[in-house]
Amino acid sequence: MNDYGTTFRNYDDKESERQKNVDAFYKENHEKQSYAFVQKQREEWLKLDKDVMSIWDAAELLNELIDESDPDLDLPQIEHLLQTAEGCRSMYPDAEYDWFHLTGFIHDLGKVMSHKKFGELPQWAVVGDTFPVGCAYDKGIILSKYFEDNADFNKPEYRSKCGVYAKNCGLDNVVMSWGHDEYMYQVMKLNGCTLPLAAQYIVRYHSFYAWHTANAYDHLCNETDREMLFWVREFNKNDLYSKSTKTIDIGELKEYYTRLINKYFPAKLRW
Ligand SMILES: O[C@H]1[C@H](O)[C@@H](O)[C@H](O)[C@@H](O)[C@H]1O
Ligand SMILES: [Fe+2]
Ligand SMILES: [Fe+2]
Repeated sequence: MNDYGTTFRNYDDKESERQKNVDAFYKENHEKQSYAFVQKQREEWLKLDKDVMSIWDAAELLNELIDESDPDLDLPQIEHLLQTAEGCRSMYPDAEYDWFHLTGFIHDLGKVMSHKKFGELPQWAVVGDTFPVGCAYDKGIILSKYFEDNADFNKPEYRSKCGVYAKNCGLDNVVMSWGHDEYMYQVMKLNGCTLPLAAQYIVRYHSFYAWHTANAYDHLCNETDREMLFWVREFNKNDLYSKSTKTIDIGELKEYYTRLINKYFPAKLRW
């Protein structure tokens, strides 16, 4: 059960107010996330010239944010980060998996793009499920009917199954819709974070439900992507099913996660 007393990821309950907002969210998201839009966002955000701050500072910024795309969760994001992290920790408690615990804690930090301090990028460009741009949209994407209004929908070069990509080129070569996943992945990479490849995949593709849950887009994947899919799926169980109204004692957990942050990240990062 989620915060609204219904099953997780139900996107067609026509009656509820929350659902209407989620529907409106995806209408806008699918219409506006064109290939050209994504390129512009990448240019703008990957300069990492917005702020310099620690991982913990970023988590605290998320305290005020409620995700409009999420039909299940009504808690501030920091609670979701800790719940996910603790879910990962109880699934793989051993110290050798501490990277998995920390990944739970940081996976959604890219949502800071929606914060006032970062110029309040609208949520349709920050949250929600992600999908490849520059090629045909798969029916497995949530509310895919709304892609008909995307400027790319009728462009011949983007319409075919592989679009601008070569078959099995690997996801690293595929441009994804713009949002918190790719941004946070790049923040990690460009700041010299030492978390393993599996952690990078989790952060970068955790919202790519058409891939990890609907099994689509294998034609763009290479062997590494297929191997890493295991960890993205292990992670997803905690991202999704740890969402509950149960609040968490932040002070108590701060010590544990701060130790892990110090192990894998520099003290301050460029954002
Ligand atoms: O609504 C949710 C939320 O925005 C998550 O952070 C994202 O990872 C999911 O894919 C999305 O469906
Ligand atoms: Fe997310
Ligand atoms: Fe999440």
